[in-house]
Amino acid sequence: MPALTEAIHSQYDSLLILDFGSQYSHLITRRCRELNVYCEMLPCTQKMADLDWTPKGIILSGSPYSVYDDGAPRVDPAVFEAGVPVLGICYGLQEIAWCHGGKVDPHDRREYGRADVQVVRTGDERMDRLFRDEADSVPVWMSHGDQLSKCPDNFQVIARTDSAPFAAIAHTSKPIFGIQFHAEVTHSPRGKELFSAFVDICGAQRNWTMSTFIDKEIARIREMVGPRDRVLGAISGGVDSSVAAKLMHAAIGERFHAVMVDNGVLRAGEAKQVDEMLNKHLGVNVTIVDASELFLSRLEGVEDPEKKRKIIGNTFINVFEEEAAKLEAAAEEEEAKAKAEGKEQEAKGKYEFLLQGTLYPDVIESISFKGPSATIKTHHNVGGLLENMKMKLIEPLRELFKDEVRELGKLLGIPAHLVGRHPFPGPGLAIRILGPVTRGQVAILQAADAIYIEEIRRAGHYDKISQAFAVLLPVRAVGVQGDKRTYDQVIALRAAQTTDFMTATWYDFPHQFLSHVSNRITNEVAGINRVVLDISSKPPATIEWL
Ligand SMILES: Nc1ncnc2c1ncn2[C@@H]1O[C@H](COP(=O)(O)OP(=O)(O)OP(=O)(O)O)[C@@H](O)[C@H]1O
Ligand SMILES: O=c1[nH]c(=O)c2[nH+]cn([C@@H]3O[C@H](COP(=O)(O)O)[C@@H](O)[C@H]3O)c2[nH]1
Ligand SMILES: NC(=O)CC[C@H](N)C(=O)O
Ligand SMILES: [Mg+2]
Repeated sequence: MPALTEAIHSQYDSLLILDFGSQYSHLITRRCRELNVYCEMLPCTQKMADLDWTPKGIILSGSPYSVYDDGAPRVDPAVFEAGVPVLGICYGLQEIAWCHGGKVDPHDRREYGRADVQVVRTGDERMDRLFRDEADSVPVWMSHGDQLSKCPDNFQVIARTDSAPFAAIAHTSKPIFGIQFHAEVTHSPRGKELFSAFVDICGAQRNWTMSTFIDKEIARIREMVGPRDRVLGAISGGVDSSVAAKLMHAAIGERFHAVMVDNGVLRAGEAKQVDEMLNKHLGVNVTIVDASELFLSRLEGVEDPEKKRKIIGNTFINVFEEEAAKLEAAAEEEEAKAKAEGKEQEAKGKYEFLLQGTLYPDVIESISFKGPSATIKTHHNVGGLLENMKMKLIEPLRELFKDEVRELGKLLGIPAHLVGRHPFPGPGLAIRILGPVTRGQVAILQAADAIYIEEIRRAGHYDKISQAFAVLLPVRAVGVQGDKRTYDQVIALRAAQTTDFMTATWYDFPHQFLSHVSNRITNEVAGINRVVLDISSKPPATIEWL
């Protein structure tokens, strides 16, 4: 049995996904995890020799590149010598062919959208097993402009379409497969079965569940923190940090102390609510620190969204370090007092660690995988961290998706209304106020947002929406209120529906509801004379406006 501090990929049979920059890469990770197989995505530049774990199989993603481009991303040839099954998807298939002497060319009939592939049975079980559960025709989703014009030696066709004769190929003796279509998107309705067949080809055990994760993670945290050190928790009252806090509390009990920072850009009444919630529902020690003056002064005049995130990320760490020092000083004082009274008291450990509720998408979106995939936003808790911070980070949820965290929360006994809360970003209203952040702007947005969310709850929409909020736009528009001309600001209403927050659609409210909310906001919030509705999906938009 491996040591318990080992990373997750050493504790579970795991697959490796090499990301060549496709917008769908993270979906491959999700599809495998839904089959209870743990997997991790790494940049395509990953060298097998530098990997400190052994995947049970490797999947090569799609890519915006063409394999014949100068500077196209290349797979480490050792991938094909690792002795584990390999599946190439779209660009991945083309790269497999390219590396094995096949030919790839731009095609005059590009395929975007739905297609039916015809399965070709070779009669050799080793090659046919990828499509073992499929009928002769499989509906799939295509998105490619290039295609194979020559099959590499030692490979055979296992599926074709009218316009792509090499829609899937398999090596004649090694477990190497390539598919031209995107089995990872939900528009490929048989995707799950295909990944399931590949998981079996890899011989991977399907034991990645949140209930096994809890025990292993608690043991891992204990091992990491040791018998004496203490952990400070960066807790927002959001789902992620509440689940992380509950896990930490289960692991080290009273040696964990949560800190919630009022950064001046929280929603109306948030700090008070969180205080009650953490004390009452989670039984965790918590300190609420009002640092709003510090945050707002540092944000003064800043408009650039990435700068806002960085300032907030850095300032959070400054505040946490200061709090840790205060708690340590208080403990020392208490010990000195006990000693003076002749009582024996063991000295408390230092706050060596900082707990954050960072999730996998925060990491994926913040870090630019060298080469193809570009940074979208620097999440304040990943790319916005203070360099040379003193405390070491503990992020138990760093490999998990939101729906996995919610399941974990339920298993840990966190009440449903907490687990079901819409996410609220750490940089808060600062990334919903377009333009400079001032106390006045914060107050306007807080008031509009509170009305919007109150009405959403009242009308029973809350649990059907993944995330809803108001945005304060940096424009002024003319209005007429009480026969007087106004020249005021505009609120945009956003409501997104998504499972993983990586792609999203907008929620379709009844007109009646929208007109009621619009009325209330313009009547009740001074400074607003217009309300607009955001009807953009992600992509091309993102969920937040900044
Ligand atoms: N006001 C805050 N005080 C202390 N820590 C915070 C605060 N806001 C965010 N954080 C830290 O930053 C992390 C990332 O924030 P994020 O909003 O993504 O997660 P969350 O607030 O825990 O959950 P949710 O996504 O449901 O809002 C949090 O898990 C927490 O560790
Ligand atoms: O804690 C956070 N710090 C950030 O800097 C940050 N930026 C975006 N988000 C949240 O991430 C999810 C996806 O948002 P986007 O589509 O806007 O990237 C949504 O849930 C956003 O609210 C953040 N959360
Ligand atoms: N989605 C993809 O992986 C596309 C691969 C390559 N750029 C093509 O157009 O064929
Ligand atoms: Mg949050």
